[in-house]
Amino acid sequence: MKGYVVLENGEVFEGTLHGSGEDVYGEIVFFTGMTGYQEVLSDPSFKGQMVVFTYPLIGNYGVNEVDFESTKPQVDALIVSEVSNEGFHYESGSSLLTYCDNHSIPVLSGIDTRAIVKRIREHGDMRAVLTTDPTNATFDHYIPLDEQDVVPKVSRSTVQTFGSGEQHIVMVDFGYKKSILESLLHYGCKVTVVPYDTTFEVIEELQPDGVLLSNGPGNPKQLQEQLPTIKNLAETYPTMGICLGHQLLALAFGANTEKLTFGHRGANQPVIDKETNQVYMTSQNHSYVVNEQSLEGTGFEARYVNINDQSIEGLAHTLHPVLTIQFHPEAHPGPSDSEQLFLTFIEMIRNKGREKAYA
Ligand SMILES: NC(=O)CC[C@H](N)C(=O)O
Repeated sequence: MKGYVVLENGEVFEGTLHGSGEDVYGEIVFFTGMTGYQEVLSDPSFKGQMVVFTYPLIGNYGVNEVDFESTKPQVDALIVSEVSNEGFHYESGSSLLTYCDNHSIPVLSGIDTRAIVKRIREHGDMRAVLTTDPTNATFDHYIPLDEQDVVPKVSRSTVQTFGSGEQHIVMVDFGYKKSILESLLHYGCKVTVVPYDTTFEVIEELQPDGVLLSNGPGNPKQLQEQLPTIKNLAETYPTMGICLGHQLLALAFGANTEKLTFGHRGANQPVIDKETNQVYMTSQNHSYVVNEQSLEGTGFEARYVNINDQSIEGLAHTLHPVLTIQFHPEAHPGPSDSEQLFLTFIEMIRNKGREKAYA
């Protein structure tokens, strides 16, 4: 059937809709990776968003058992130029369209994705609706994603421990990607995953060696209530923050975040480590960034910077063993150039142990 995406600025794009035809609202963003649609659609950080893929052919390697980043699809909709309903890969268990259909995720194909992306780059990430009737589209009742509380929708409600490694990491789940957990397990950690609103006291009882604040969807400023706990954790344990976790640590220490006109979503964002001058190609998925001027007096210094737009990509604290990164060292999709940052975190934990031993 014919389907349309109507942007908040009034523009309409026509394509072929694969789905029930019900109106779907969300924030429209674009992703530039050539592969990785399965990871994107199951990454909880995309909750509330419809994703335009700039790569012109999506679906050609199907959907497999292993590449999901969570247990279900999280995006509101996929918008593509050409969709392949084949699965030309030996691991493929289902076609993309069949998978999306089974989970009621609409796919709009035959769209001039280049034109939409140009519009998003001019006007910014904005509200959009996928519909079969573009004449009456209105956004009056649809609250912008920035003002929605999306983390409670993707965080877990129970505490669960994985692995039995040497370092015990408590990962606070704001909508974590499975690959982060897998990386920590791969590097020999035991990981306890806790709900996003777990108190300091409950985490203390778990006796962590380190704390990891995960990625997650939405505006970090919607999580004001969590900031005192986050600060307390970072002042007590070696702490790593990834993406939303990085933004929350910055806010907790008094810095500010702001929204980029259009986010960084793709697998080839260049980032420089100012301490070593090493450049990483990184996997990214975010709308918000930490404001550099606001770092003054927080104890944080900008250690990682995006080479394309000079935005902050990570922080180091001058007093506490706290490492924060806006990009994704676990990759998936994307290059694993920066995965050794997990080892840096583990080293921070070991050093803290030594400090304690000599204290
Ligand atoms: N991947 C993430 O954790 C994203 C963080 C935040 N939701 C943003 O868009 O900036």
